[in-house]
Amino acid sequence: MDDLAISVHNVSKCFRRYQHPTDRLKELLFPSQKKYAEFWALRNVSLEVPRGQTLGIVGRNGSGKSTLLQIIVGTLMPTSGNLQVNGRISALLELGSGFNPEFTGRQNVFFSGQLLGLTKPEIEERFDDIAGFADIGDFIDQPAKTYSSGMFVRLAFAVATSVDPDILVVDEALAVGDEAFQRRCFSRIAALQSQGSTTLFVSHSASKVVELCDRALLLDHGEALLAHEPKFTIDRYHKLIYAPPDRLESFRQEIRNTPDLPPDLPQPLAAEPSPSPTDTGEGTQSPLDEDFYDPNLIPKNTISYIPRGAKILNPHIETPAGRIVNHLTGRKDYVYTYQVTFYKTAYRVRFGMLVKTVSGLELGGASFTAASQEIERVDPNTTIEVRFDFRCLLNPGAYFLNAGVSGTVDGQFTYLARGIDIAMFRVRPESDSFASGIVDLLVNPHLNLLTDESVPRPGEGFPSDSARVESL
Ligand SMILES: Nc1ncnc2c1ncn2[C@@H]1O[C@H](COP(=O)(O)OP(=O)(O)OP(=O)(O)O)[C@@H](O)[C@H]1O
Repeated sequence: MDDLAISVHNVSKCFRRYQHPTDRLKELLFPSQKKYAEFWALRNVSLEVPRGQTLGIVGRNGSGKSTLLQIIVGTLMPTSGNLQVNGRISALLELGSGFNPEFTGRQNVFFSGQLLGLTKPEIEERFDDIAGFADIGDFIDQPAKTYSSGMFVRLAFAVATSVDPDILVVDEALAVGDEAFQRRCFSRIAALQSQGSTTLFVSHSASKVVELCDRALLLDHGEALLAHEPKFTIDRYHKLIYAPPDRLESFRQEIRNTPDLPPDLPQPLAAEPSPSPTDTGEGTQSPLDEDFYDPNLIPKNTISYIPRGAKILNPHIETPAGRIVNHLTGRKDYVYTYQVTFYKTAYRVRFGMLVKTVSGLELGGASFTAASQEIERVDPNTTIEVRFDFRCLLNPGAYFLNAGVSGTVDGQFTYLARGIDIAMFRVRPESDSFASGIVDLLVNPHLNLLTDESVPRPGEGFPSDSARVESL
């Protein structure tokens, strides 16, 4: 248990639901008459989170995510089961929970900080840092009831992360802040991660879970269906969300039967494509100095959704001259193409594509969303070829492709066919490239040798271009 920050064993939570508010009173007066219906928000959930790991929790609305977090944080008691939490826990659950609306922001910082175990002098020492991070200006001395939802989250996050928590629990609240603030929050979470904090992170954002988490838990109707490598879990979660009603139970069972990834192995599955974005493709690289096709380079984790009126065929990448390739050269032009065969009449048909990294980070894509790009009607037994021209502005590594076609069939607008990781490709390393990261920003570096006079002295601005005297 020493290595575990959180251990949850067979935890269940049953809520009592009353049809009418007065039913509670009636039950108090006549204890023998039960007026409630039982609702099991969690059923036999078990979970282990090692110290220093970040666990994402995903699931539809009402699947039990907040209930589980509240039990871990200690604001709800489980109906049965037990759990152990090791270390100081700091939570950002419901918006502004823990804040007194009558207190000013400053008073709330001291109030919450003390609840989180800090002494008054410790809070005083950190106050400027907290107020600076929250960046709500003079509102810090206004009552919290005058705050916008964004201000609440800013201050709550600043306090929650200022106490150096052993365990940080964040429930979607960050979605309220603007993008710049979210970015700052995620940097702070990353800093806490690097200091060894354990994090629980509930989010509906697949890319955030894939980016931030070591593992992800899929909750469904209060049941822990799967705990696995984040992208693996997210893919199954999406499959579940988009499952046709008659296949839902069999999908659920399939996911239930998938073995969990043990908590101490936060590595991608052996069966998953495992190269990193900077992987050079050892063993599969052609000696030829040009694009080529490697028949062994095929995704091992393709998920095809149950087709609803159409089928996606033959997804691949071509050069503009029509040669099929899956080892590409950076900065060159290619075509991602697939065919769609329709077997039902479909209306308002749209096509889409997406490129992702090995970890599932969505890099970019396109979809025919404007009405002018839709096809008004497609008859059965029609096959359409879809072609997306693109320039490969990616650095060496392995990448995955999605394909999707949506439209209205049988009166319902839905995905008609969809393939996740339906094809993959590598971008070949180039010996003279200096680019780093994932996306090739076409950076063009220059070096200039500056004379003594053109070097700025403290307090002066940067030298203008005219001050540069010699190009290297
Ligand atoms: N105090 C309560 N009394 C009765 N039912 C409750 C109570 N709290 C939660 N529930 C029910 O338990 C289920 C799980 O709720 P919970 O808030 O944990 O789900 P969630 O996955 O966090 O949902 P969301 O994504 O919408 O936040 C829901 O059906 C909810 O209505």
